[in-house]
Amino acid sequence: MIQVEAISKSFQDTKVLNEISFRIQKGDFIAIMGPSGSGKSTLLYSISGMDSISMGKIYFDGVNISNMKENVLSGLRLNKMGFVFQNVQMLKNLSIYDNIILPALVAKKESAANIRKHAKLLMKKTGIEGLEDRDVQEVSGGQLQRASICRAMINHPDILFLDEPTGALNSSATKQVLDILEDLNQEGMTIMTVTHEPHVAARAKKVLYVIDGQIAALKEFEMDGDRDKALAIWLEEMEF
Ligand SMILES: Nc1ncnc2c1ncn2[C@@H]1O[C@H](COP(=O)(O)OP(=O)(O)OP(=O)(O)O)[C@@H](O)[C@H]1O
Repeated sequence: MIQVEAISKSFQDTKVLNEISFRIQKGDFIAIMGPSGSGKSTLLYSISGMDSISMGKIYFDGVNISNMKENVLSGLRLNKMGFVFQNVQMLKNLSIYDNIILPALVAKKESAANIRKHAKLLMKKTGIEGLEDRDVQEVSGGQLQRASICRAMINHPDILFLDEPTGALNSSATKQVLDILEDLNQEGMTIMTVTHEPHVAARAKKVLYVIDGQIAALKEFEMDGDRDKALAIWLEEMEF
C-alpha cells in the first residue's frame, strides 16, 4: 500500500530521517518505537504527507506522493488516511457527534443518511454510543480518544496513523483504545502508530525500531504467542 524509498528529512542542518526505506502492506499493524528525539513522529508525518521530506520517494498505491501539490495531498489525507494524536484535537463548539462527522461533510462522498449510519456504527463499535450530544468537555479523556478514532474512520480510510494515541490515558482507557485498534486491524484496517510504550507496541504485528533517524531493527510477531514477552525479550536482546 505504501512504499517508502530512501527518505531523508532535515531541519536546518540536522538530519532527522536518514535514508529510511520500508513497505506498509494492507492489513499491517506497525508500531514505531525508539528513543525520544529519534525521529518517530517525523517519520509518521512524512509518510502521511503531513510533513515534507528532503529526499527520497513515498508511493501510496503506486502513486508518488512526495512531490504532490498540497491541495491534492490534503484530498488524499482526507479520503484515504485517518489520524489520531495524543492530544485530541476536536472543535470545542461542536458536539461529539458533529466532530465525528465533520470530515465526512467536508469530503462530500456520502449521503447524510449514510454518514449518520456509519457514525452511529463507529460510536457503537467503540463503546461511546449515547454521547452524541455531549460537548467535548463533557466526556472523559478515553471517551474523547475513542471519538477521535471514530472521526478518523468516518471517511473509510485505507490506513490509520496514530501518534502516541494512549499517551494521555489511564490504564483502563488505554486498554479500551488498544482493543479497538486490534479489532479494527482484525477487520482489515491498516494501522501505523508511534509509541514509546512496549504494551502498546505489543498489540502490533510488526515493530520498527528507529534510532537516529534510521531503522535500527524490525520485529515481526508470531500472532499466537505472548507478544508482551516476545517484545520484552527482543528489546533486551537488541539492547534497546
Ligand atoms: N519542526 C521542527 N523543527 C526543528 N527540529 C525539529 C522539528 N520537529 C522535530 N524536530 C527535531 O527532530 C528530531 C526528531 O523529532 P521527533 O519528534 O520526530 O522525535 P520522536 O522520536 O518522535 O521523539 P519523542 O519520542 O520525544 O516524541 C528531534 O531532535 C526534534 O527536536
